[in-house]
Amino acid sequence: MFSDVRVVLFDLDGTLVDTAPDLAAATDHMLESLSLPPVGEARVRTWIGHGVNHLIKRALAATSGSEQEELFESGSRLFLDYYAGHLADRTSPYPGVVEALDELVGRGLHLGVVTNKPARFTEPLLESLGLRDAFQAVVTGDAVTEQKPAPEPMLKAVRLCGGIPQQAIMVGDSMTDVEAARRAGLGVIGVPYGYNHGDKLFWTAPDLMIQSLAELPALLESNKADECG
Ligand SMILES: O=C(O)COP(=O)(O)O
Ligand SMILES: [Mg+2]
Repeated sequence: MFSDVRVVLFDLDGTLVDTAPDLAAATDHMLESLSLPPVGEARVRTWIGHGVNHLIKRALAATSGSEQEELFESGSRLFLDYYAGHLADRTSPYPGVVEALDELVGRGLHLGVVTNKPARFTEPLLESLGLRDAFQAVVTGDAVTEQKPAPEPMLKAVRLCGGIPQQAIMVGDSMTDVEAARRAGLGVIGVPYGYNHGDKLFWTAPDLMIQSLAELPALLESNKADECG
């Protein structure tokens, strides 16, 4: 199915790392500072994947019933300042991630991250978790004109990895990843454990679902074997 793969791109939040605990802490800090009720991690999980501005807006709308620009401005300042100081307090890679990245890098594949998170959070987060060196390209939400589900970030990451879409695949946890990959002409693998928001469509949309990234190296290896045999 995935023959001759040279470039593997990964979504960040919900695919490589479970960022929800720290994003929820930043959200509740913002709400409490504005004398609004906290929303908790379970609800925050349903708002991750479209960038932090989307998350902030959803939390403010849910608790204040308003989408006032003024509230968003003070809210986002509170959120961003807090999150910048607490990026990796309780955030960690999902099981199998570190080993899978090591194995793929060892095989000479070129790896990239494509996230809607801004660079000011993405780069220090990857550094503090010891993951940054695995990636040849890190394309963040603020580095492109149009974020996922647009194809632009995928195409940019493939280019930075020195590859072509026909030899690249995307691994993600949400429909935004599937749509962006399809529109860029990439194969796509889904993981079920992230923030797919109970979206039934997501379960059948990727070319393949895997339970954890631990399955990925063997999958790419066996496809290579199929091709030779
Ligand atoms: O919502 C975000 O901030 C980023 O989400 P992503 O890493 O899944 O693209
Ligand atoms: Mg995601």
